[in-house]
Amino acid sequence: MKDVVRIRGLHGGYQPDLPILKGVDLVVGQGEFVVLLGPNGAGKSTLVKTIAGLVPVHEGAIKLYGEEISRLPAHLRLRHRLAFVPQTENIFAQMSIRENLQLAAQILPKAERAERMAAMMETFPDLARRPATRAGSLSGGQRQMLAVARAMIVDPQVLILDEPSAGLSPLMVADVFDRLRAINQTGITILLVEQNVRAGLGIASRGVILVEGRVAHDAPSAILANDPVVADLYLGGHAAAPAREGAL
Ligand SMILES: Nc1ncnc2c1ncn2[C@@H]1O[C@H](COP(=O)(O)OP(=O)(O)OP(=O)(O)O)[C@@H](O)[C@H]1O
Repeated sequence: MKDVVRIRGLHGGYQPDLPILKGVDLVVGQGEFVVLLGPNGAGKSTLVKTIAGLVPVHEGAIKLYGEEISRLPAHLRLRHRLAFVPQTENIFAQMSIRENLQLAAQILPKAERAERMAAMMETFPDLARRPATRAGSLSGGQRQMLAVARAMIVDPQVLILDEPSAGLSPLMVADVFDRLRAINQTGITILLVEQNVRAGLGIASRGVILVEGRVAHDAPSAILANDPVVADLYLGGHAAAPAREGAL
């Protein structure tokens, strides 16, 4: 599998003398769906913001398709290759759905805008049904869909999302996750930060658990979900019981 993101010995944080990431190693392959888990304050948001270019790197490397990007400004990383949906709501409440998308499309060459707008309307049919609706009047789930659509307008190869489920009802989370699954099935690589361990392992094929600024566990979701150590630490001790030999 081709590497999309390759992070080696990454140290970083908001201030030079206060590292939050303390030697992160992580490789994400083409088409993977990886969930980033871990306790509060572990550095999950900081890691994805660092990949997106919003938090400085102190030491180490971040490669995107083999190219070192850790010193590139955010707008050069985000264009075309990497889309980032931050935790803070990334829409303009007073504007319509269409206007929100049109504004996001400004980053593209004029000739590409109409085609990408049409592609987003196809990917997000709920938004396409009412393009004139004010974004602020949408449900939390729909607003999150719009934030994802805005990020995806650049036709990215990698989509990184910082807790898109925050503040959503379980039904809305299921809707957003369904959409993410469909996006991943088109070949787009996804790195998702998620608080809810079970939900995260339920949607992603691989889980990476960050603890105190380092990767503590990195394994297929099915293995993490059934690992008694992980269960004790992060799932309240509720791993599926190991299969016993001879059990019916
Ligand atoms: N803008 C900021 N300036 C300075 N420190 C920050 C900033 N944002 C976060 N931090 C600190 O960085 C550390 C890691 O925070 P981060 O938000 O990355 O963790 P997290 O794993 O995403 O946690 P949570 O699940 O609670 O969102 C925390 O100690 C936090 O206080």
